Amino acid sequence: MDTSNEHKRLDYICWRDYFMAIAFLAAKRSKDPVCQVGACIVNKENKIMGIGYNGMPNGCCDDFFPWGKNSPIPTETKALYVCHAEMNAILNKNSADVKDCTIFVGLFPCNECAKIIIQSGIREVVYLSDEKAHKPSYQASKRMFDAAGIKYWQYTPQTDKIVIDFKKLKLSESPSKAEIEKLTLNDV
Ligand SMILES: O=c1ccn([C@H]2C[C@H](O)[C@@H](COP(=O)(O)O)O2)c(=O)[nH]1
Ligand SMILES: [Zn+2]
Repeated sequence: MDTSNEHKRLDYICWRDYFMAIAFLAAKRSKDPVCQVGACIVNKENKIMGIGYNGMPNGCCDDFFPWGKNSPIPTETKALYVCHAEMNAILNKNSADVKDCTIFVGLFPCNECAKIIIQSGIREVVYLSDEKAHKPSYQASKRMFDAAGIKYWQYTPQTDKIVIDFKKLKLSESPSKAEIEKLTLNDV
């Protein structure tokens, strides 16, 4: 590795790792105790068009709506309320539409998200986990994507792990006032 600082860094992350990592960072915002999902929509110019994670709808307090799915009360189940990551990413878009875009998701989309993805004009789905592939609703997604000509494929990141260590980064924060004065005096 070149450590001279005279040439460009070579250990930067590639675009796909970057977008997938953003999807996972967004998932960190999820309050779901079991499954946190994030999604990042990107256009052909590698510009981010929308980000989302699974959460309760606006105005539906995270503390009062159910996060479980085993309650004897039929209405006390998260599935009735949670907005899925893909839907949130599409609705949060910062452009007129997401036509021809790619969506990066931590988890392969369910059938409800698949419908929304198709209708939004997204053409490609890049996912990391396919852990629910055995469930009919996820098989339905693949059936719909195949019929609609949406490309979908499981991503293998190039980087094993991406760490953001705020504590370590803080060590290189701007110098204190005393340090600045010392530096200035030494410069004169
Ligand atoms: O396409 C999907 C599928 C699921 N999710 C979210 C919805 C829920 O909050 C969890 C799934 O919880 P389980 O306990 O595993 O049923 O994942 C999503 O955002 N997008
Ligand atoms: Zn879904």
